[in-house]
Amino acid sequence: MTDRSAGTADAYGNRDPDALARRAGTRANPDNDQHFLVDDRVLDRLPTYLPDGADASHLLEVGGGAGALTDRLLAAAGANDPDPAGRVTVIERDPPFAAFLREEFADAVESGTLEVIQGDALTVDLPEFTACVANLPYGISSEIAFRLLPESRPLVLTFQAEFADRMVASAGESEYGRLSVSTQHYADVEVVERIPKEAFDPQPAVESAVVRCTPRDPDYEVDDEAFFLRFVKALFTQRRKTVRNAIRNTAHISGLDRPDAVVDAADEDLLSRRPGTLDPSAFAALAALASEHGSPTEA
Ligand SMILES: C[S@@+](CC[C@H](N)C(=O)[O-])C[C@H]1O[C@@H](n2cnc3c(N)ncnc32)[C@H](O)[C@@H]1O
Repeated sequence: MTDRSAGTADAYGNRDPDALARRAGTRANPDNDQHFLVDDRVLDRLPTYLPDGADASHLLEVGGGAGALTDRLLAAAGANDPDPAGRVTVIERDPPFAAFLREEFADAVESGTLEVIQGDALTVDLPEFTACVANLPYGISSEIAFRLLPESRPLVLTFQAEFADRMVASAGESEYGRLSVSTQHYADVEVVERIPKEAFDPQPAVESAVVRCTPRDPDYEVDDEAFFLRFVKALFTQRRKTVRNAIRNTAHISGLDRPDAVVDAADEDLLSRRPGTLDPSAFAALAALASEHGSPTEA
């Protein structure tokens, strides 16, 4: 592993971000979602959170910044071995940092074990990655999570702690909502570490958390994924109502032409509950009924 922090660590083992910034020839700018991880212990742990047996032969990093995590991912993928076992692709939007990464890891780029894509992770073509480990730009947390989750790959991602708590919440908990159902539809999710603000430079306003997403095969069928997600979104706009009233009141969001027909077809047991008590399989059952009886159209 390249030691890019030589002589720049403080008493806590943290990197000196100014030294990294000088080397990148640009400063981290929080307005560009640039909160760099500077705690080496956290950086070392991130790749180890991949699920047991995960294929690390092609790791994706979203937002490479000054490369502190990229370094670890190259090692985790076995890309530094004399006979490289794997490779890493980094997507970085900011041109100076993308150029810095290419220069800093010139050997890996040259040998084909590292590709740096300069572009917006929300719009560039994603590579055929086997797993993703990233300290995400928080401004696009939701959009990038829902770009990655349908790819059915193991993900280790940092989020604002409050967002992470909502992703992993279970039915009945106060944080449980649309984000929880949509996430858990794709993956088993858990918070594996909380990261204090001091681990970043510049420090973000709030605490962060690392979420591990292990792809799952749901024990229910969803024929129309777009409708399922829209239906979940619709019902949670009326989370204090019963499911019966939520289905009726949100037809303009879910796109149901005949919400009453859905209510007539559904079990009283589901209709009398509140959306926040339904697990993803119950939402799937209701969405199937809604598809069949409610004449959904694009909302
Ligand atoms: C939170 S920093 C993480 C940097 C580095 N990986 C680390 O852990 O220190 C997020 C990085 O994502 C980049 N970024 C922000 N928005 C992006 C986008 N839409 N697509 C790709 N990269 C983005 C920022 O320039 C920044 O380098």
